Amino acid sequence: MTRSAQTQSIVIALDGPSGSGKSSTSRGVATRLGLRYLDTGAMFRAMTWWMLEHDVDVHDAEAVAAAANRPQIVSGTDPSAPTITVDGTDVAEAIRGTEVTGAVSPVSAVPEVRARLLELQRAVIGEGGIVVEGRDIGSVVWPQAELKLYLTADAGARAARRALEEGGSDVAATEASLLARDKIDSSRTTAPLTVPEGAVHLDTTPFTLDEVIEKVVALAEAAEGIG
Ligand SMILES: Nc1ncnc2c1ncn2[C@@H]1O[C@H](COP(=O)(O)OP(=O)(O)O)[C@@H](O)[C@H]1O
Ligand SMILES: Nc1ccn([C@H]2C[C@H](O)[C@@H](COP(=O)(O)OP(=O)(O)O)O2)c(=O)n1
Repeated sequence: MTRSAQTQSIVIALDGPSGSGKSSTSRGVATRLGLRYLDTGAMFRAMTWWMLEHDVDVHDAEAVAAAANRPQIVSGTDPSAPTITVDGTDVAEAIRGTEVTGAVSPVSAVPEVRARLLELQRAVIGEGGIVVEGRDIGSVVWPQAELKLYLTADAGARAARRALEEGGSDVAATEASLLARDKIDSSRTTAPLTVPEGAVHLDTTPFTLDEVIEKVVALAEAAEGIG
């Protein structure tokens, strides 16, 4: 098989808690290897944005389940310019707001939401050639991925990174918010955040983003015999 054919079919699955570096690492790795990129968290955020827009009570699992098939969510997969639309509206910015962040974990725990997005995620992955990040990629969405990674970092480091990204938000409040989300994401019954079988566990606390990207690229090259 040629180098490009191998690279084009690989699926790299990155899972882990908030702020561990999944999005930035995935985008960097996809860019380096010429792969597509899918942010599944953005899809759960888009679903949550739609629920809030349509006055669905996000803590009422039955109401959320009943509406889960209604939003039309479309994800772009260019790592240099990821896009996401809901019913044709660009929500890339709106889904990062505190309202969506505060509501996304309960919405993500609803099995009907997960089933709907699982179908969309598998359709986007298709023939592969993609880096996919989330909470259940290596365990549920694509367990057959050629390379699976579980990224972590100390809670303090994750909160400091996220607060910096948000333009100097309060680090203690950011840490409390992400730990609350991690707790719900890890304890739900359907597809909880977990270390997937066969995943390489990478603690990113002591490394710069570039160092983490370098490590993942090396693992991908070793997995596929490319490079
Ligand atoms: N290894 C790292 N060292 C320092 N900062 C990092 C590292 N990895 C990511 N970051 C920064 O931390 C923030 C959160 O990273 P992100 O990729 O969004 O995490 P996640 O997708 O896991 O929530 C971003 O501002 C990103 O640039
Ligand atoms: N595969 C996934 C991806 C995200 N989720 C849920 C749980 C997460 O708290 C939210 C938001 O995910 P996102 O990756 O955007 O979160 P952070 O960027 O890490 O703050 O979506 C999920 O349940 N399964």
